[in-house]
Amino acid sequence: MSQRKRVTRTLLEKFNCVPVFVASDLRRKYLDGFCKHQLWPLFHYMLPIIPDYGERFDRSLWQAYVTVNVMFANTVTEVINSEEDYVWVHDYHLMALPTFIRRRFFKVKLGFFLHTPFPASDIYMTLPVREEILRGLLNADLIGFQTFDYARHFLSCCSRMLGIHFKTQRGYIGLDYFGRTVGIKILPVGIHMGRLMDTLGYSETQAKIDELKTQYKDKVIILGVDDLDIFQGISLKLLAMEQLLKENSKWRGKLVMVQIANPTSTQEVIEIQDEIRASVMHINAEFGTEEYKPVVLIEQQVSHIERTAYYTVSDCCIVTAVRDGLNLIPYEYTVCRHGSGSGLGVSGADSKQSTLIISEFIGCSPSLSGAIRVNPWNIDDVSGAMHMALTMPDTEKEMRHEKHYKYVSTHDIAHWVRSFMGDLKNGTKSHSERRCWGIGLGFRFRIVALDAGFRKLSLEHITSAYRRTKNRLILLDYDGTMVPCNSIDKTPTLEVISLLNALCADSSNLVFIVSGRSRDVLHDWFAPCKRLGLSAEHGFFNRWQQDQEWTSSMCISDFDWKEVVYPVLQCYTESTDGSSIEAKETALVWHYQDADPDFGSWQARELRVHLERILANKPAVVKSGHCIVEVKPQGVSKGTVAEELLLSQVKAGNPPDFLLCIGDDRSDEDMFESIATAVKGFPEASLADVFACTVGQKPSKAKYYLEDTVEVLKMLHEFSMPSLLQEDHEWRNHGVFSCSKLC
Ligand SMILES: O=P(O)(O)OC[C@H]1O[C@H](O[C@H]2O[C@H](CO)[C@@H](O)[C@H](O)[C@H]2O)[C@H](O)[C@@H](O)[C@@H]1O
Repeated sequence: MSQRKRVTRTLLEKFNCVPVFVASDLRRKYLDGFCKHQLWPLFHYMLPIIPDYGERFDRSLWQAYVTVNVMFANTVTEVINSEEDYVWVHDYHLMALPTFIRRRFFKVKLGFFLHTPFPASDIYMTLPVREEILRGLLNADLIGFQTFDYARHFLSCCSRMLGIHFKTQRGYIGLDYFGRTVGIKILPVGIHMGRLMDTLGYSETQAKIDELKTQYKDKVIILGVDDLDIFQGISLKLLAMEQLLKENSKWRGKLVMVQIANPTSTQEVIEIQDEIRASVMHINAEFGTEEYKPVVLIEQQVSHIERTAYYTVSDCCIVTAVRDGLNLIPYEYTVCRHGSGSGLGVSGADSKQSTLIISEFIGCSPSLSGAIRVNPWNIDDVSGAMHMALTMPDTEKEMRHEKHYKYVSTHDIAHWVRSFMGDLKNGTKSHSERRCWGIGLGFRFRIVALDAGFRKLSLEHITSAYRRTKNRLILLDYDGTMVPCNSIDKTPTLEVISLLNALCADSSNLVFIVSGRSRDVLHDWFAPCKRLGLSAEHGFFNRWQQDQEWTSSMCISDFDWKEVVYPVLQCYTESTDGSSIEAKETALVWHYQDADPDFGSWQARELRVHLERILANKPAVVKSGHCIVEVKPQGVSKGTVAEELLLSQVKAGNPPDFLLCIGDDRSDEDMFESIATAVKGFPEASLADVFACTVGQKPSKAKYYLEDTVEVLKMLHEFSMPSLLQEDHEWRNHGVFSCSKLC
């Protein structure tokens, strides 16, 4: 039997595992190349400015990364029961895997957990395949991070690079990604309590503990356990030890730092090793004697039993990593110090106590609130922390220990798995009922998931309804519906004007632009559209066609609230670079489209709360829209306009047999809602065909959606075809638009 077969069989029989075999050349490129030399340093916040420290981007290594991720996807495909099983992908080695799995199983229940840090967005954004990786992760249903900071960085990347913003609900964070909610989970990994307790109980462990107690009799031990890599900050720790001995002679001859440095395979190891060895020699020469070595450096792999014994006898454990995601050393130390009985340590303390000094930059730092947290770069700070830990009263050591032990023992690995899986199960509960289909090529692949009642508006369906009906009401939002939100020039294009004119030319149509824009702007923009109805400032002003007057059904004259609101908006504008105020006749709008996206949303949230507080007793409301916060009179909404237009037709005994209402933003949701209510309220109106349609896929009160403004125009073009052929020769003769351009 070949070695591969033997390994496969053993893994299956003993661990219920299926391996993925990666040939050595591919593995070198994938693991040593892309994972270790490109992703790993970058995810630890290191830019490859000097090629020796972090390799420059090499596309062939990325290709190897993708190949191996595909191999994992193939193996998963072979073993999975996609309807029942949950798939949980781990760590930065497999960030493209969710895309490949999702491609094959649209409804698979898929989680991902990142064990490393996730860097700040300005670091992450330097990665040439930044979007591919983000989109890969977003194909999971739940993405886990060790700390809030890492999650915050990821969310910031999604908002800056993909324009996807998170929402929070009842303590949970989620990102809307094409109809799916991708959950964000923040939970540091725990330790395996059972395994550690077993090791503590072994007689070999006790023998080693006894041996160490004899070896370090009457000494105080401060312990460091680190991998030998550039981020562990061992040299910084040694500098702090040197300073402590220099400034506090009482520790000379008494304090020993045992530093276990697990060998690793990175290129930089030799350089770090030389520095550490030189530092240890220097401290030992300066402060040591024949019998006393202040620093004991252990540079070989230490067994689990030995490490457990070292933890047990050490008075303090210190981690000074400059960046580290998953670091379980402080947790293991705490549990070993709790031990199974008395007689801990070599310095005579019998009670359960421990002291921890930990870097602010490691994943478990936020969860260990009783630890002395340090900035490892500040040598004074670290040496001061060592002194504090060693001189702390026993009662305080006990209290801090108790606090940590309670946390570590209840937040163990089993708790971590339960909690993650619980959220994954909850978040994927309705997967089977949803209608899903895949779109996008390569890494742009994603699933579009829709609730049972929500569907894409079929061009064929609506066009056939349009053709067979004779009395149509068409309500069109403007920004984000007729022109893309991100276009600089929002003036209607000739194509839009032409389409609107073609629709208005049909006497069976009543067409209205229902917008938040001011009446002056709408008047100027739509000057070529004589028969187009305009509804400005969310329906405050309405004009049925160009030769008629603007009217308002609102009897509102109290705009005093503007005097209170304006100074507040000014304040936010001054403090938010790129933001501006728009003063309309009836409303005030704070725009932040040109501000930093994160800061803008952050300020907008704050502004809303601020405004809602000061407007509590005023006749005005605060509404959010695409990059805007708007204050407008109470009772003014696009919903009211839609209802009024519909009602006026019903009252005239002319109820529409075709109703299309389309818009992209939150203000348009009011239209969808009031149409749904109105239709139910007028059964006599016999509205045969009602099409409430949102632009872009998102939770909506509309029943239908179209992807973008291009699809909206394409649909209007279909409607206007007969009119165009008959009546609008002028545009066609001037070649303003052609069929091929629109289709
Ligand atoms: O409710 P709508 O009809 O969609 O109108 C909402 C607002 O539209 C305008 O703002 C939009 O365009 C701005 C300039 O391009 C852009 O900065 C903003 O993000 C968009 O929302 C208008 O200026 C507002 O008064 C309307 O309320």
